[in-house]
Amino acid sequence: LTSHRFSQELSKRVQDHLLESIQPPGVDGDKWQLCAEEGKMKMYTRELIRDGIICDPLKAIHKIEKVTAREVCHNFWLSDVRKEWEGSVEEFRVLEKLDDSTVIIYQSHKRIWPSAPRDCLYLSSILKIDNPPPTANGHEAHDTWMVCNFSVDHAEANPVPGCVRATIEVALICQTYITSPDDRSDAIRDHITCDIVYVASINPGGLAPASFLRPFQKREYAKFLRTFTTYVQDKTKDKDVSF
Ligand SMILES: O=S(=O)(CCO)c1ccc(-c2ccc(C3CCCC3)c([C@@H]3C[C@@H]3c3ccccn3)c2)cc1
Repeated sequence: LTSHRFSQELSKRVQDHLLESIQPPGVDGDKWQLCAEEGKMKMYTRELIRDGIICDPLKAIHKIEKVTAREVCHNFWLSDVRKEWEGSVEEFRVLEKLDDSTVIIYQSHKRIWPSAPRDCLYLSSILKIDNPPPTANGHEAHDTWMVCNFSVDHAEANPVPGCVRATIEVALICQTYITSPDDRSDAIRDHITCDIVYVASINPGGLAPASFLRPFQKREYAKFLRTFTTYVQDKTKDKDVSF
């Protein structure tokens, strides 16, 4: 397994996400506040201000049926389909492919009045987790996949002029579990469910009005989770299941 210059940092972040992020809120004693609920999706946040900038971490727990952890993570990680579900991104470039499951991305986001437009430069890696822990909803996991996105530097960013650099630390942790075939249908897709934990800390980089940013990001996270999960269910519904 060849390594790359970010291998060490990546595996450290993956370990941290497996220790902390996968924990359901309330277990890890952190002061997560439930901030939104939509169907089976629950969003929690904590108030965090760094150098006067709002960096509230978000933890979303979700569950979607008839898709596998691999299908959800693959559609989240694949650059070619990013524009099909990511509505807030304007420019999107793959700067470097570090290996078959790790790329470095530059992306700019649509400007949100009255703030300056933001861009992000981050490493994105997809990996299957061996010996899966139980899911956040306490189910026995059939398998566990993760996408880990975190900000890095890169010489060829060639940023869109006028953008303020936002920094991100994101993980999408997905676990498939098999429900008992009680409804007699022999289609395996009817018997799988995916438990999802999405954690994101976005530092907007420059001053953005607190009164505006908090509700805006909350709305954006809910919209992003709804759009993305619907996209994966639509895309996979007529396909063979891929674990
Ligand atoms: O999960 S990912 O890795 C998926 C890859 O795209 C990821 C998610 C979101 C961002 C992000 C970074 C910065 C900002 C800026 C704009 C002004 C202030 C924050 C935003 C804007 C707000 C909208 C947004 C927020 C949350 C979720 C989706 N949208 C989003 C980046 C990566």
